[in-house]
Amino acid sequence: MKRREVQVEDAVGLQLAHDMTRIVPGVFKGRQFRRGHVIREEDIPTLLDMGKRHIYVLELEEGELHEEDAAQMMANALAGDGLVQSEVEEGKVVLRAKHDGMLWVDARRVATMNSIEHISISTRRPYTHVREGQAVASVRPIPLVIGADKIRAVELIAEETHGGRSIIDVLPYRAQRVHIVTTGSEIQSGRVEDKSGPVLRQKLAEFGIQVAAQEFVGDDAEAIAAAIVAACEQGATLVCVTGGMSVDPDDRTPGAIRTAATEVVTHGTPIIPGSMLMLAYREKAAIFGLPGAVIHDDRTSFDVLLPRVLAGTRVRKRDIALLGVGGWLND
Ligand SMILES: Nc1nc2c(c(=O)[nH]1)N[C@H]1C(S)=C(S)[C@@H](COP(=O)(O)OP(=O)(O)OC[C@H]3O[C@@H](n4cnc5c(N)ncnc54)[C@H](O)[C@@H]3O)O[C@H]1N2
Ligand code: MOO
Repeated sequence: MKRREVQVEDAVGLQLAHDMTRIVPGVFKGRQFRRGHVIREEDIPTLLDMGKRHIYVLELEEGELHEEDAAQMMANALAGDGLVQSEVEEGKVVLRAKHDGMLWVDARRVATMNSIEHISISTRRPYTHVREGQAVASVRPIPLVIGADKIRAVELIAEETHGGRSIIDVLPYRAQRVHIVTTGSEIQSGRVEDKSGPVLRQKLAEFGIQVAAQEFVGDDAEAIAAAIVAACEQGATLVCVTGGMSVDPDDRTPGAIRTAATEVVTHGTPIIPGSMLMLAYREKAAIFGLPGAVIHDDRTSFDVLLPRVLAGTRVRKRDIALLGVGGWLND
């Protein structure tokens, strides 16, 4: 790269080699001048106010990329169909959700890319719910000019096929039919007013889902299992079984879920609150066993896992194991 520094007072008529940012703490931070802007006499005081005494005149050489082209190439390599790319600004491209859904990130490959010198890929926390238009990630090279080989390395990592999934994407939620099976003889008899229905209805409404049915079944294991099977036969794609998840003699839910399920992913999570949660499947239908904490605490293991289940990604034991680090959700 050939790079010449020119004093701003002598730069009238020259083109800026990159976007220039103005920061007035607490008031403004953003692009003041675009790359390619031809400097005018009246820009000189602004540039001096921005603390810029020189500008670059750039000439790229073979094998070098300007930050804007590099950022654009990175975005093209990483972004899936569920994302909209911003125009490149201040050397970075921001990726926004095209629709509501779950943020998918191939964390291992992003880490490999970020290990390349001067590559910066930043995402929101993976597997979380994101809304249409929300910024979910940004990609940029750190220097103004970067070796094309580094961007090529990013592209090559992205090109390895991994089940056809992109590196960063927003997966839309699948259509769901949700049934609630509420255990507890004290709830069935009316001795204690049900809190699970209202809490789950509200949590699911945030994803645009209306609960299709709720049944009160007491503490009998066979009755709980039969209610889960019946829900699946009525077309439930998700069955939430509440209560009876811990160690008392009346806690029959885990055994009932085992009876009804074709695959038990886990009974127990390394997440607090919500450590007694159970996740299982009956064929394609997901079954949650939800401990008391779900109706007591705002945020539990259920909230962590729900977007994945709604997006239709099959959750494995290993996925749950990874949640322990950072899994203490309380203040
Ligand atoms: N010795 C141990 N004690 C506890 C353990 C443990 O492993 N060892 N686990 C703790 C955890 S973690 C949780 S969470 C709680 C409760 O878990 P359960 O899912 O078994 O909760 P229940 O016994 O069914 O109910 C607790 C409490 O909440 C009331 N309840 C239940 N369902 C409803 C409902 N739908 N609406 C309103 N109220 C409801 C129920 O009447 C009980 O009073 O156990 C810890 N203890
Ligand atoms: O399962 Mo409990 O929900 O950790 O509080």
